[in-house]
Order: sequence, then C-alpha cells, then structure tokens
Amino acid sequence: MGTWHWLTAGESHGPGLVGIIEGVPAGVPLTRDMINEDLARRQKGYGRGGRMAIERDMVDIWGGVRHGRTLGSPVALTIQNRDFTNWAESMSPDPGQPDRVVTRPRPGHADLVGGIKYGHRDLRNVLERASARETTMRVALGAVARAFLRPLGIEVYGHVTRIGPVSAPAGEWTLEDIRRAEESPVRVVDDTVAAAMMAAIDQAKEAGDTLGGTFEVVAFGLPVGLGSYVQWHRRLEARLGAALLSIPAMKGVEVGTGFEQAGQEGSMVHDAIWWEEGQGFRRLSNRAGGLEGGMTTGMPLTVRVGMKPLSTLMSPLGSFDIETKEPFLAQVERSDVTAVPAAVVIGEAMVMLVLAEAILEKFGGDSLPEVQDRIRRWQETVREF
Ligand SMILES: Cc1cc2nc3c(=O)[nH]c(=O)nc-3n(C[C@H](O)[C@H](O)[C@H](O)COP(=O)(O)O)c2cc1C
Ligand SMILES: C=C(O[C@@H]1CC(C(=O)O)=C[C@@H](OP(=O)(O)O)[C@H]1O)C(=O)O
Repeated sequence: MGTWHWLTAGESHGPGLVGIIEGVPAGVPLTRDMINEDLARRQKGYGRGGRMAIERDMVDIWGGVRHGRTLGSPVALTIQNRDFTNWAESMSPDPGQPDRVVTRPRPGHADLVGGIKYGHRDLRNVLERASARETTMRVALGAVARAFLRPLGIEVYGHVTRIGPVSAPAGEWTLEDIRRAEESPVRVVDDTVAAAMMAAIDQAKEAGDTLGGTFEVVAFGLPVGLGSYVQWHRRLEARLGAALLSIPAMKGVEVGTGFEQAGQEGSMVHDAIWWEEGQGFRRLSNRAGGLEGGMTTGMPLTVRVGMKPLSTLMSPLGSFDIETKEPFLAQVERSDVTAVPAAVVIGEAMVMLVLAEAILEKFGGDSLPEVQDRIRRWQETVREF
C-alpha cells in the first residue's frame, strides 16, 4: 500500500463535508486562506443555481497543520453546509420518519439505479451523496496538493473551452493566459466568446434546459519521467483519466490534441525531438500534451474534459414515480443551468491529487526540503542525459 491516500465523506444537505489526506510531507506551507481561495473559485461561474447563493464555503483544519506548516501527519479538513439549517430535521442521523421523500427519479442522475442498487425507496438517500456537493471537499484536498506542488515549481490551472454550442478558439496557452480566465464569469481565456457563452446559458435557462461543455487543465513545471510504461495502472494518462472521469457528469477525457489525432497523419501529430548543449532534450511542439508512454515529457501536461448537460431539468423528460408507478413530469425547485466553470476547479484538484502522488512515488521524501533536493538532483541528471 502506498503512503498517499485521501477520502471524503458527507451528504449534500447534511451538516457538512469531511476529508482526510495522508502522505503530505512535513514542512509544506499551508493555511486556511490558501484552501479557501480554491473553494471560492469553485463557487464562481455564470449559470449556477440558487444553492451557490446560500453557501460560502470555508474550511476548518482539524489535524496535520501547525502554525502554517504541515506536520507530516494526516491533514483533516471539514467544511460546513450552510444549507443544512434548512434540512436539519430531514437529514438528522437520529431515528425518526423522513420527510421530503423523493420518489421521482430524474433521467441522467443517479436516483433510479442507486435506489434499485441500495434498496432505497427514498431516493434522497441516493442523491444526497451522488450530488456534486461532494466535490467541494475534493477541491479543498486538491488545494493541499497545490500547496505541496507550488514550492516544487509546479502550477496547475484550467479554463473553459466550450459551453453548449459556443466554443472558444483553440490555442497553446501560457500560465499567465490561463490565469487571466479567472476574470471571466465563464472562466474563458479568450473573452471575445464570453458574451456568446453567457447568452447561450440565458437561452437554456429560459427554455428550462441545461448545458454541458469542455474544459482544459494544464500542469506547468513538471519534471520528466512521472508515471511509467511498465504496468497498465502506472501509465499517468490512465490515472488522470480515471481521476477526471470520477467527477460527476464528466463523460470524456482527451490528452493533448486527443481525438483530433485519430484523423491525422503521424507526421502531423508527433512532436519532434531537439537537443542543445547545456539544455538537454526538449520538444518543438506539444501535441502529445506532455505525456509519452504514460510518462511526463517535461512539456506542459494538457488534458481536456467533456461534461454532459446537467440532468435536473426545469422542462423535464419523462419518468415514472417509483411508488405509484405513474408517469410524471417532474417539478423541480432549483438546479444549475451549467457548471462547466466550476468543473474546471474540480478538474484542477483531481489532476493535482494525481500529480502529487506521482511525485512522491518517483522522489519520495518525508519533508518538503527533502523532496525539493531530490527533484533538483534529478533535473541535473535529465539535463546531462
Ligand atoms: C459542479 C457541478 C455541479 C452540478 N450541479 C448539478 C445540478 O445542479 N443539477 C444536476 O442535476 N446535476 C448537477 N451536476 C451533475 C450531477 O451531479 C451528475 O450528473 C450525477 O451525479 C450523475 O452522475 P453522472 O452524470 O456522472 O452519471 C453537477 C456536477 C458538477 C460537477
Ligand atoms: C451544492 C453544490 O452543487 C449542487 C450539485 C447538484 C447535483 O445534483 O450534483 C445539485 C445542486 O444542489 P441542490 O440540489 O442543493 O440545489 C447543486 O447546487 C455545490 O457545487 O456545492
């Protein structure tokens, strides 16, 4: 068993969320503000519904950090659900009769299959945990991974590349370009398309519909040789793909130019190798997205993710009540129209959690200075290869 583990617990309308991450080296600068910054980023984005107006996500640190530095012990985090005050009775862990029972499964959500699988006749018992509320804690844990990666010179940020029918122009963006997307209400780098994206969201909202989209996450500053080709589960794209597809509503992952490569000739796709005295090897382009043979090449790692349109529809699709077996057209209280801008931050978190683990596998080390020293020596080895 490796030393890097993390888990989350908590329901969407319960008291809050809990997360534990183990394996973070000692001496990593980490504060609540650093985690809260990413939590606030996840809450932003045009197209979110009423729930985001209620929540103001803030973390509490219950273990693993003292005076702004990690101790090497498990880092334990909690985040309160402010909405719990409206659900305290319904979500009580104490014995009693449940109210606000859900018997009408939404097509596209976990409701029906989860109910059948676990024998829940109140589908709230399914949707409470299937909800993407849980990703709040993933972002908090991802911020811990960010705090570890940053002093190693590694930065991971993402941006929206499509919402519904509106695509952003393609480009190989720098870290500064991608950070600029933060100013945009739809988290897009080229803001000439932001207005069209927001108009598409307004139109979908008016029609009682929802929109999906795509986003890209890029990791800068990675050393050569994270991951491996020697066993299927050690290939880094396999681990990134699994991590990204574990986010609710994510249905596809591309590495580099991905699906486009399938229709192109090899000479158009592969990245030529270049060598220079004192610099060592590098690539003249990065269509591979920073991975070859399941290992990092040292170029920016680029993954693109496809998110489906959300399943809670104001103008619903057909479904049947599980008790009356009557068809119904669901009446819905609230839902997001799109959550692609928020999904970017969740995608960053998942990528960082995978990369931090891959760093520790390759370099090991119980303290940040130890890991830094090992990476410095490795970079010299790579330059001299
Ligand atoms: C940030 C975020 C917000 C979401 N908000 C909603 C929502 O408001 N309504 C909804 O039906 N689904 C929402 N979803 C998607 C559902 O959680 C997801 O579709 C559901 O868990 C079923 O899983 P699957 O789509 O992966 O099959 C959201 C997903 C994310 C990542
Ligand atoms: C709570 C969050 O997202 C929720 C994810 C979600 C779903 O079905 O996945 C449904 C909505 O929740 P509610 O049913 O309470 O309105 C979203 O707001 C969040 O992102 O923090």
